[in-house]
Amino acid sequence: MNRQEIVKIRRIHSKMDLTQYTIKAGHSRAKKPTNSLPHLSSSIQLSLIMPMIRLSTNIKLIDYSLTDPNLQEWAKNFSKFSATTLEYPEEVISVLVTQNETLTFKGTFDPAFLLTVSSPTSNPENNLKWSAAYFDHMKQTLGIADDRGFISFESPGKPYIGYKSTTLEELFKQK
Ligand SMILES: O=C(O)c1cc2cc(O)c(O)cc2[nH]1
Repeated sequence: MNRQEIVKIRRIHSKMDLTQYTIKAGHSRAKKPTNSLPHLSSSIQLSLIMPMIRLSTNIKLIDYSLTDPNLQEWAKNFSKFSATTLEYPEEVISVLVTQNETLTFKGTFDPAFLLTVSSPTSNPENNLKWSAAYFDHMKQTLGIADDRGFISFESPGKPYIGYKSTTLEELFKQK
């Protein structure tokens, strides 16, 4: 990660609304404003903040993609798109794209998707912007309408993310 990217992440975090929401058993619950998000002082800390994006769709990209019909190429493009949308360097983004013909939506196999976006910067205001951007991307690149998908935005909090055989909370304590 270069200096420019570190400065960019610092800027994002300094602007962040630290009042976050967690979804527990179907209920939206406001968390107390917290300073738990790190004052980022090293690239090691930055590497722990890694937005994760998981997409499942019931279409075969080779048949439907309006941009790149190759699954891996489409996924790489989706990674770049996510980096731009979530305002993170691509180096700290992880994307999983799964084609699964058993995904139903409203009881049919018509083109549809389910998407989970997990990011420390998820909050109601960002989620609104991101929803518009992701639905537009799905329409533009796969032709899937905005009433044929759901997006779940998450920010589980550091004790709920495992990494290096422990959790982010423990890793941040060690910094
Ligand atoms: O502190 C949080 O709420 C937090 C950290 C973190 C890291 C990560 O890689 C995510 O995908 C989400 C997330 N939330």
